[in-house]
This record gives sequence, structure tokens and C-alpha cells, in this order.
Amino acid sequence: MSRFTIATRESRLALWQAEHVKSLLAQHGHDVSLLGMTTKGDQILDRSLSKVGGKGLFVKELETALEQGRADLAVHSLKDVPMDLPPGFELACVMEREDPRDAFVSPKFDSVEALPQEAVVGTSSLRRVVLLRAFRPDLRIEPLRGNLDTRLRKLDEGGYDAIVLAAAGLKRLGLAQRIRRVFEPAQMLPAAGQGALGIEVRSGRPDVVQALSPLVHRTTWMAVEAERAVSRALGGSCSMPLAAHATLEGEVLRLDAAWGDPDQPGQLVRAKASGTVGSLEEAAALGAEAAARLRAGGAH
Ligand SMILES: NCc1[nH]cc(CCC(=O)O)c1CC(=O)O
Repeated sequence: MSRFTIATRESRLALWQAEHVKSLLAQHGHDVSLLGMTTKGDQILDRSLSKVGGKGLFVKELETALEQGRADLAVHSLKDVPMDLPPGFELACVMEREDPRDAFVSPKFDSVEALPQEAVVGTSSLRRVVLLRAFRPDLRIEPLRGNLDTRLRKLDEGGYDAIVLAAAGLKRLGLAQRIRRVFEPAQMLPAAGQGALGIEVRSGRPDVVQALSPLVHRTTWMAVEAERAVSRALGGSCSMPLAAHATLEGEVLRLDAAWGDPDQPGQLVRAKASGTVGSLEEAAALGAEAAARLRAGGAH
């Protein structure tokens, strides 16, 4: 039984996730404390993240804490974790996925179909923008940044008719009652890794990897490995207008991916790949296959 420190961001969702891992590790007899920190990504609320360095801004400070030995593990929403970690770091654990779907949240309207012409929808996700435009080109999509509570507050203050958020975050924070409708993946394909938690460690920490092994959810890991491989093959950034969603039944993995050109509203490229997978490498190979199909269809 060991003592571990978890580096975490201080948003309500990040703290929920870190506490969740803490309690699971405690059930396995470990003594765990949290080290809360504010990252650059949390401070930048006015600009699009893709313009200032991408979502990696959410993980950098946590990695520094791992590097300096101030913490032993960092818990992340996998969606925010860059496709390739910097040298010296590794993904030691992927946990069981929460709902991977996007949620429609609105004080007045039941679904995106119920929105009037030219309604204002808040999201800063390029993926959500290109997918929404593909079936509702009339909507006025306005930027919306900040943590979940901030985004809900901005909706309640009347700035938007509706917003789109990950169902997982809302459910984890006990805000599921705010969900008016969950989008089926066929309509709003989720982001690679959405709803899954990933745990990062400094390389060369077999003690931490060992302690985390009971928390690993292999089915989720296979699915997100395929999803992340799509993104990696198309350039690795997590701020691309890209969606990738995989499910696993037995050993059969089915992967759907979509890419939309922000400059060509309404045009989406879609691709699928499926096959039997017995390892993370095989799952990643299906992701690369879907990415090649997207590229052949014009994704860049
Ligand atoms: N982009 C921010 C982000 N990163 C992780 C989640 C929560 C859902 C998850 O764990 O994937 C969210 C909120 C959202 O997209 O609405």
C-alpha cells in the first residue's frame, strides 16, 4: 500500500474526477492526497484555445508537477489529452467511460429540431460547429468558453437559446436534469475520448502503473485508442473539426469518424472502419484506416 499525490485542475469537474480516482485507489488500500492547480487553459477564457496553443494548455502544469515529483499521477478528461504525450510521460490507465454523447441544453427548447430559424447556439468546439451546421445551417453559432458552471450560467443569463455540452460532465456534476436531449452519435458524433478519464504518469513509475491496474477498463481503452488514432493520423491536434466514436462488442470494434471544413459549411466527410481487435495496436490500426478514408474524402 502506497502514498500517492494526484495533480488536478481546480474546476468542479476536474476535482470530481480526481476525488473519484482518489476514492477508488483508497478502496485498494492506498493513501491519496490531491494537489490542486490552475492551468493556462483555465485562465484563457477570451480566445479560442486553438489559436493560443491548444488543449495541451490544460495538461502542461500538471506534467510539470509530475516531473518535479510533487505529484505521482494526473487525472484528465481524455478528450483534453494531446494525442501524443511529451517524451517522459505515459498514459497509465483509461477508466470506464461515462456517456460519450453530447447533450442539448436549453431553458426553452426541447431539442435542436425545436429551435426556431436562426436561433443562437453556444459552443466553442469546432467539431460541434461543423456538425451542427451540417443539419441546421441556419443556426447562429456563438463562442462559449469556460468551465461547465460558467457555460450554464451564460446560458441562464440569456446569451443563448441553447448550448451543447458533453453529457458526461453534466452527469458527473449532478447536473443531468439540465439535459433536454442527448444527441445520438449518428447526428452529433462525439469527440475522440469523450466521456473517458485518462491517468497520466511520468515514465518509469511501475509502482503507480501497478496501483492503477485495477482501475483500467480494457473495453474503453480499446475504443478510445481507435478514436485517438484517427486524430493522431490527421495531425494530432485535439482542436480539429473532427469527431471519432468507437464501440466494442466482444472483440468487434466499430468506429465512425467525421471531419468538416470550417470554411465550407455544410460539407462533412464521414468514414467508418470495423474489425476484430485483440490489442491496442489493432484498435489504433482501425483508427488509422478511418483517418486514411477521411483524408481520401478531403479531410486535412
Ligand atoms: N472540452 C472541455 C471538456 N473536457 C471534458 C469535458 C467533459 C466530458 C468528458 O469527460 O469528455 C468537457 C466539457 C464539454 O465538452 O462540454
